[in-house]
Amino acid sequence: MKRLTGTVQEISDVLAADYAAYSQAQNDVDDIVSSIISNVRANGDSALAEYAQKFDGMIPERLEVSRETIARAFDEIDPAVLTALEHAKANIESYHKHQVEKGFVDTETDGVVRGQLVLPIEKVGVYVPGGTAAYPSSVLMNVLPAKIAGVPEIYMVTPPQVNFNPAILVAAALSGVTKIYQVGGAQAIAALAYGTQTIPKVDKITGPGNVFVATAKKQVFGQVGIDMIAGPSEIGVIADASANASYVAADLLSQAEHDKLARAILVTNSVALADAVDLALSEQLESLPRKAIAYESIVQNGRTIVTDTIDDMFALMNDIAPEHLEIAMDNAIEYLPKVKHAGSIFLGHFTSEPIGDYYAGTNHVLPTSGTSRFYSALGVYDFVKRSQFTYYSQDAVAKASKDITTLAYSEGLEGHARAIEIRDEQA
Ligand SMILES: NC(=O)c1ccc[n+]([C@@H]2O[C@H](COP(=O)([O-])OP(=O)(O)OC[C@H]3O[C@@H](n4cnc5c(N)ncnc54)[C@H](O)[C@@H]3O)[C@@H](O)[C@H]2O)c1
Ligand SMILES: N[C@H](CO)Cc1c[nH]c[nH+]1
Ligand SMILES: [Zn+2]
Repeated sequence: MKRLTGTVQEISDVLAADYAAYSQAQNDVDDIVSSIISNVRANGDSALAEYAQKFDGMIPERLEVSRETIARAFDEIDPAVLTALEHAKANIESYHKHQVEKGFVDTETDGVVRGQLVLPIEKVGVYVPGGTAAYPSSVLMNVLPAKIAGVPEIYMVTPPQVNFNPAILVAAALSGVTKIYQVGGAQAIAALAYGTQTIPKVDKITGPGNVFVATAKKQVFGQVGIDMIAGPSEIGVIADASANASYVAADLLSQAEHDKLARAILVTNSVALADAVDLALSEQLESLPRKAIAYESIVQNGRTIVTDTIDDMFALMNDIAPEHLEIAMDNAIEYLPKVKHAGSIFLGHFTSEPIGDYYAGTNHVLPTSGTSRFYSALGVYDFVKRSQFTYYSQDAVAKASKDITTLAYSEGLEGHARAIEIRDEQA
């Protein structure tokens, strides 16, 4: 991996330049995506067929996956995969149940009731990636929190396949998807945002995807809600001399193999570890089935940062704000307070990132490209919204009217003042 050394400021400047170059390359993607969205808005299902042919090499016979196809998937699925999906489902549910938020009612002031309702979003569209790999785990990660939140209509979209990996369809049925449509990429996001003849317009779109999917979600935000920017995967590893170089290399590759645009970054205070990880990366890459993708990711976007102190390691990693952060150090939990920005944190030499991708129950739909500074992991909270409510008795209005009208007049909004006065006069 390309190695960066120097002061925190010098390394930070190089990372900023890297990021600027990456963003520049995104301009083309922005244009492609906006033209796809316009075409889907104008032409609905026929635009979806055009893009299916162009990007996925096939036009599905029907957009909606039939009940028969889903039922057949239960016959076809490897029983070991079904069992593992069921275990993962139980872990995801038990973790996400902690996120359920209750409303409240406040009656502390005489004649006044104030409160907040927590209401599920009605129609949600979930994106499940399927370009170069199948992601049944992402079905569970999207849908189970939505179910726990009480979302009544959940529409899943995923790129068309000649033969679906049965685990995708089984995961959808196990977790309670309403309908599945075979459409991927930016066109799927546009279809969910605007609706087509077949696909319903939803209120919010969640889920991860490649750069086209992530850009499309950014562009339709406002027309619909979105969860976050969950684009090409990223892993940041903070490791000291206590780390096992082979483990670190394996974890970096676990995310590099997702996408040639994936980013794997090691920050260490040990030159010996950095050298050993580089060696382990070359060895492990040789036999990796997705070597071509992982190699491009590591060569283009991989970085090894060597710095002096533990505080510098955390300062630089906070600057990067990675999707996943591993702390490969003895007593890793003691360093948790040093983390300011990361989507999901993995502590210690044995907590490899794929534990979170598949099994621990924490969510793997996570913010990328530095957006963990302001976005969180997908959760039950993404599938609800809050409505406030207020009740004032006639007496309570009388008591408050002076303050309210004073503020209204101070804003030059006499109509507001009159709406209070008209009630106060009658008290
Ligand atoms: N951040 C997260 O939480 C998270 C979680 C899981 C996966 N991921 C990421 O999801 C992505 C999965 O990517 P994928 O490609 O396998 O599947 P995908 O479903 O995201 O994308 C495939 C679709 O991209 C579109 N596409 C491909 N090339 C195109 C082009 N040149 N122009 C326009 N559209 C094009 C096609 O419509 C295709 O169906 C990876 O980047 C992975 O890292 C992220
Ligand atoms: N690492 C991905 C999130 O960036 C999630 C995933 C699903 N399957 C395997 N990995
Ligand atoms: Zn992964």
